[in-house]
Amino acid sequence: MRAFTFVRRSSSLISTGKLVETRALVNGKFIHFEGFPVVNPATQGEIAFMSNTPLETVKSAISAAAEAFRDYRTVPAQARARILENWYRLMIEHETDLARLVTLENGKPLADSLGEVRYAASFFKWFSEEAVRQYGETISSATPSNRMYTQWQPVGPVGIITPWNFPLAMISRKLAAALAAGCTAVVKPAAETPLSAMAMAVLGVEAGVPDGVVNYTPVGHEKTKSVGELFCESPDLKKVSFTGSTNVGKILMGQSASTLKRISMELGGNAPFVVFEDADIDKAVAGALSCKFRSSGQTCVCANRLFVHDSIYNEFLFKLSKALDTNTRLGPGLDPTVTHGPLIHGRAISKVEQLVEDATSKGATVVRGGQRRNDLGALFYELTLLSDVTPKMEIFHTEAFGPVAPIIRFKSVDEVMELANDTRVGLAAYFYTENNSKAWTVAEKLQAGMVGVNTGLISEAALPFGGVGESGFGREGSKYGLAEYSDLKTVVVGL
Ligand SMILES: NC(=O)c1ccc[n+]([C@@H]2O[C@H](COP(=O)([O-])OP(=O)(O)OC[C@H]3O[C@@H](n4cnc5c(N)ncnc54)[C@H](O)[C@@H]3O)[C@@H](O)[C@H]2O)c1
Ligand SMILES: O=CCCC(=O)O
Repeated sequence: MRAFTFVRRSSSLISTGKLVETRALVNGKFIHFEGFPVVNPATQGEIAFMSNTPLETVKSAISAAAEAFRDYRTVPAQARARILENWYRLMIEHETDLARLVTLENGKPLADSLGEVRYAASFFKWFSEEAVRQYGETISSATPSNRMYTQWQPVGPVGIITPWNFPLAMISRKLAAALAAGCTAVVKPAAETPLSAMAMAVLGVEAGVPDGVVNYTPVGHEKTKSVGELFCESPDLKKVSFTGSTNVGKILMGQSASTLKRISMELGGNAPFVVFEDADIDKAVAGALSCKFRSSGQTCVCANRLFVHDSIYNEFLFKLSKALDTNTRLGPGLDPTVTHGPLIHGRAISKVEQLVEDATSKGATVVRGGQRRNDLGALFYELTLLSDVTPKMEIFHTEAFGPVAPIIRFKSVDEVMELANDTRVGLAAYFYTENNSKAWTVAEKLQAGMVGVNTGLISEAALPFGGVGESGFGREGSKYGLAEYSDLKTVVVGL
């Protein structure tokens, strides 16, 4: 029996009912369980009940992935590539429906959701091309009668845990690489956004993913901790790949010690965005708008602290405020005129509110926004600019994950480098300058996994995505992504 859902009935929203899947996928079969509610953050209305997979079934999914790995690891890379290419094509074919599902459960505006669908699909395309380009080497041996060569082999079945902020792309960035390398997988999507994940699962089956190769086990919040333990402690899963907060990443890393599991961690950020006095200010304003406020500030690579040189501070602030007034509209993401949607849940909006209160109590000034917009719904917060922010304020050290730009004044390169690097989570960093030699040296000095120079948007499938320090380890996407799901084996042949 399928759960009765609002989205399924609403044919004007989703053109094909087949993408609304509320069941778990285990060993090629969709299975219904008692559900947990999925909520539209714009209205707080329930839009579906998603099967809450029992832990015993999650264990079965792990066993199915382990069983399927025996055959899937021997499937030629060219055949794996064809499945990934099919999956890419199907996602693009269904991009409008997928985008609507993302907007319904995540809240981001339709244009952003469409961008996410294409971004997510691009990882299937990218890794369909990478799958066939994993080369080994021959190595000279010191022993005259020996010959050595290396080959890449799939790590094995992988557990994948992802957040709600990119409900499709954070899964596909891992899954496409895993499948290309010859691994099988069990995916636990975020409890806030399982509908998009399951829609992608439906298309995976249609693309030709063999039974058991990819399993999806959505669970409600109360079971996430137990699934994390199961994944980390299972001897059948050979790797856990996690995207989410640094706190949860640390928990999973601790749990993985018992099986010495391979792990990839894509964790939180606290990105500096530096505007030097020799920057093209208009370009920097446009970059700040997209980099800070994309998805209402809910991306891990969003600018979290804006450092602006003293000599252009007022001009930058004035222009950014004007750009926000002119170019943005807050509201429900399904309205095509809306540019910025709600926050994901009550905890997220309370955190933003508390950070703004703390900053203003310590001397920051609200230049724009600074309030909830209850007239739009309980989770809407104005796009906010805070001036005169200092390192004494909590917002300087905390990933806000919301639509608040704290703006900090600086006077010299040395001073701003010290401030920018004053964080343990080095995921992304950005700066604007028209001075070529400054561009080279600052890019080298910033302690981050990814640096944008004169751009606030860096993400694409070809980018080696990942951070340094407590932002995690491992690189996703790019030519390095496949190695995260592969073991390097060396064969020594005696003549
Ligand atoms: N570096 C990256 O690529 C990247 C990408 C997106 C988001 N993020 C980070 O994710 C965070 C926002 O997402 P969030 O609030 O959903 O993060 P979160 O860590 O709370 O949740 C992420 C996932 O982990 C699960 N989870 C939560 N507690 C768990 C536990 N004890 N054991 C096992 N699983 C558990 C959740 O259900 C969800 O699926 C931000 O810090 C953001 O920077 C990082
Ligand atoms: O939120 C983190 C991922 C964002 C991205 O891949 O651009």
